Amino acid sequence: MAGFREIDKALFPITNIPAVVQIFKNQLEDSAEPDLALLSIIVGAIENSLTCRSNISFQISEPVEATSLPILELHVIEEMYSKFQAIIKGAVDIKNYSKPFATRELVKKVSDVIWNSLTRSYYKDRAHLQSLYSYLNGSKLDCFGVAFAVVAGCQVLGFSDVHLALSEDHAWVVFGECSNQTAEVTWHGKGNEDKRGQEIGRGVTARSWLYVNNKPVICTRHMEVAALVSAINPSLNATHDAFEVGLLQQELLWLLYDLGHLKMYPMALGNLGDLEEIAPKEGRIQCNTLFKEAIQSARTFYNNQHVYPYTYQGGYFYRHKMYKEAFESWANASDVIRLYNYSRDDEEIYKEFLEIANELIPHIMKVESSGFSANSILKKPECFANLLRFYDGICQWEEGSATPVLHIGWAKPLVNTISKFDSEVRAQVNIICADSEEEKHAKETNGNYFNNNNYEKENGTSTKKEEKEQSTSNFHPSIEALTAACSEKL
Ligand SMILES: CC1(C)CN=C(N2CCN(c3ncnc4sc(CC(F)F)cc34)CC2)S1
Repeated sequence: MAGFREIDKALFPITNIPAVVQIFKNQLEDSAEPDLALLSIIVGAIENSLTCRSNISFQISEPVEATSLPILELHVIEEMYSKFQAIIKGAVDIKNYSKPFATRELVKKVSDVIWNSLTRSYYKDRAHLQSLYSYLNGSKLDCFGVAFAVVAGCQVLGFSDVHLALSEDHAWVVFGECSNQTAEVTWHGKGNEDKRGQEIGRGVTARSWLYVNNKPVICTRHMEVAALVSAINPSLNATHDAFEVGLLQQELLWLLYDLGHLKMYPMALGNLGDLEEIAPKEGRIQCNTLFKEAIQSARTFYNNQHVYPYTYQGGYFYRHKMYKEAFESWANASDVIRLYNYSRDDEEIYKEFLEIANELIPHIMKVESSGFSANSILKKPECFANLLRFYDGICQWEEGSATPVLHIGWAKPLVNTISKFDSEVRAQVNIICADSEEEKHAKETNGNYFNNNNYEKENGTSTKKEEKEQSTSNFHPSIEALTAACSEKL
């Protein structure tokens, strides 16, 4: 069983980051399960006291000792910990539920207890609503926070088979003897009816980005600790972070990394990469390597169906003015999304691609075409090729989707970008039909850039790509038309 043990209590009152790291280390390294409620309450209390304080001026003007924290008294944590246990055990009579494995009714019951104890109406997207501290002190949780609280509640009741399942923009639970049962336990997005209690559809919704084509991160207890640490939000306001909270999050993510609990969690690796980019730690691998590890993890464990590992990496290259590399990362992100059908639940990733296509790439074009240099990306055919691959993936994402992706607002920056490349540069990009003799030759010479999206057949059912008869080239017709138009100008 999990629990708040004497060796953890002995570390109180907590006054610094090493003490918090030690409690996590005790909980993670012991044979018993780490106690999700205890750890969420502790980091939630620290985060809220350092980011929700009214006297903002104090935080910015007088930086305190790096690892000092507001004093956390044992009785304060104990009271909250007991309160959570009382709420859950008081509301769920487990005599009604056979053990040792959870049932859909049990999971739905715990979800109802959390759901019905939340404040009636509040701004759901606000920061700092992800922890059990927020639930116990403000009766407010965000979408992720509700799912996490349900898993923590099931742990309190002794159901060790209930685990968190995470996509890139949603969370649900898996449970049962073979962990193959799924259930919605929280809401998603704005104005959507929640589907709590239902299993995750295998139909068309399962093939939307929101459900990552049935390749979610299925957490162990230790990965659930990584999720609560990833969900720590150091932001004080739109422009400042509380640096002690960021430091605590970074230290805890390194602890989880060293214990091997981030291996199958690409977004947590990406979060650590972002923190390392801001404040690199002595003797640790560099942030760029972490972004590569996140990509490798997604390719190894999730059939390369996740987008964010590539946008973490692309964002890093962009911030460091490594534009050629950024184009490659974004083209790789686009190769992921092209396999999906765009659905109304996919707004978050739509906004991500919209920002890259209509803000970041146009900014790069502007700065690159102002200064003249032989080394300019406008002289590099692989940049042109990766841009076409990027745009082509978005076009193909739209194909066969009920909801359109592109509109005129996309076309202007797109045409403006492509026309920045001179004809002799464009001519060096050789678009080859998939599975052609040329392509086999090209692979040997490795001299050309080609587009061979041979689509994975998911579980034998035909994907939207199956319906697409093999065209002469694999580019979407509009990209093909654009490149044809360009080559006519040669
Ligand atoms: C390249 C980016 C735009 C930068 N931050 C990104 N994040 C993506 C989402 N983040 C996450 N980081 C760790 N775990 C999770 S689970 C989840 C879905 C939610 F509904 F549970 C989101 C998420 C962290 C921040 S993607």
